[in-house]
Amino acid sequence: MSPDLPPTASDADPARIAAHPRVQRVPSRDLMLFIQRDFLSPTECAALIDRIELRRRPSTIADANGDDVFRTSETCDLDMSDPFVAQIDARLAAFAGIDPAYGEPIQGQRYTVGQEFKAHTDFFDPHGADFPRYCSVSGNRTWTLMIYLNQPGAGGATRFVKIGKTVQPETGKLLAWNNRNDTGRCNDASMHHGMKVRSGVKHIITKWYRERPWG
Ligand SMILES: O=C(O)CCC(=O)C(=O)O
Ligand SMILES: [Fe+2]
Repeated sequence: MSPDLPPTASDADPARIAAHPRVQRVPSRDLMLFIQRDFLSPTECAALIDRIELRRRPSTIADANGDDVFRTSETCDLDMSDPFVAQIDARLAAFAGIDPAYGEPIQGQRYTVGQEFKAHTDFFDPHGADFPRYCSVSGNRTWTLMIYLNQPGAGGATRFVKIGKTVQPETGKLLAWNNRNDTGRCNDASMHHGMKVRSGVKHIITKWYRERPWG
């Protein structure tokens, strides 16, 4: 496939991801998780942080669980018509090898000291009350791509609690994981915790792909 043309596949090809330069696969039988440092430059990260600062709102969760402090960060829906955001979206799709049409709009997340996103999965619970609302059109989430835009003073790691792997935030570092297991079902081993920031502010972007085109 030409690197200049957007991918047309509905799902990622892990071999293609693994073949990108500097990509590391986290050793685990239970979860397909890749890391690439320096996916974005510090300048690109700073430009995204500026946009997140301008449009942030309190973060939400699906399937309310009675815990008011489950996700205490702020969220920003990035403007996908902004050419700068659009070219980052195209690079994410090219990295995953997924047709950009399957992607949700990129979100930014911002955590100040003490804020976190407790252990959760990114897929929607097929038996949860909110499943029809979030998934009837585009299906469930498939892959998550997430990029740390900065390194907070302390804290803010992402802990994959079921496989015992903790990833430290570093400016420009990309994580990519499959939210499904080998049989294509929702994978509980993808559960992860955006841990409390202890000093400074943490910014990330998240990109979720769906089973069917986003709409
Ligand atoms: O902040 C993190 O490290 C994780 C964020 C996350 O899991 C999410 O936004 O779904
Ligand atoms: Fe998550």
